[in-house]
Amino acid sequence: MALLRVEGLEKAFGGVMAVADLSFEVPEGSVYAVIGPNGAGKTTLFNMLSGVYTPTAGRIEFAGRRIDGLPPHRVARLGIARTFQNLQVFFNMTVLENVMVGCHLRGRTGLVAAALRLPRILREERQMRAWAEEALAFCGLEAYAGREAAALPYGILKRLEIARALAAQPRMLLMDEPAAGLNDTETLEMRGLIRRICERGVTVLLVEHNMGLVMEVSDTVLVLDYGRRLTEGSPEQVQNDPEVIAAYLGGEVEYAVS
Ligand SMILES: Nc1ncnc2c1ncn2[C@@H]1O[C@H](COP(=O)(O)OP(=O)(O)OP(=O)(O)O)[C@@H](O)[C@H]1O
Repeated sequence: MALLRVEGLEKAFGGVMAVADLSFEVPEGSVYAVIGPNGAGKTTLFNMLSGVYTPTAGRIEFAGRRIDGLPPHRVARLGIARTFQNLQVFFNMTVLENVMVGCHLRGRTGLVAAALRLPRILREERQMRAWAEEALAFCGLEAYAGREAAALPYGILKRLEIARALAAQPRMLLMDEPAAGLNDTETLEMRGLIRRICERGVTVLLVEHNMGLVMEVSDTVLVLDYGRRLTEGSPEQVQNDPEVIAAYLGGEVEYAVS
């Protein structure tokens, strides 16, 4: 069953066609990677999927419902969460507070009800705290819950972003370069975390430049070039595709799959 279905998607910026006639399906419960050289259209695609950009043409269906053109908060409420290429952390908040921001996407409380501290609100707050604590533990961050984000290393903050996204209880997580800036040990941990997110039942859509990670963690890989689909297949198929090797000038895809 496809959780996400993209059909004839297009985004033009003036004369630049950032994404062109793009169609693909992401099966529920899989890790699906989108790769391509710089400028291939990956970030533009993520921005359309998460409601930041309205496509110039085409359609996006999530869980059988059309979502293209919806604003980001509506897309988030339908169950698509996202992490960013550049950290989007509130540095003056604690780790737990940062993660609770993610839960509020799921909350239904209005400002007046919250101010009156109605029993329903207190229940909702307890629920959010529980979700946040669970997401922190899932990402191995429980020891950092009370620490201020500003004092923490980059690798921990990358995981914090993932915990915040998971705390919103999404059905799909869009991960934009989760391994960027990580060292080898942290990248290995990230690989384990991505697999566990998938095992938890959250479908993962991954944009990543680290080909080793992509090939080890993904079920399916979609290759973009100049906004268009070059090919799609298993990691093995994609690595051996002459067109893919040419697009990368034979460089980045040369490594073994373990
Ligand atoms: N807001 C914008 N205005 C004009 N052109 C844009 C805009 N965003 C992206 N583009 C252009 O669209 C194309 C695709 O860019 P995009 O950032 O989506 O690629 P990418 O695959 O994410 O690249 P990278 O791997 O470097 O992050 C590029 O030619 C880029 O210059």
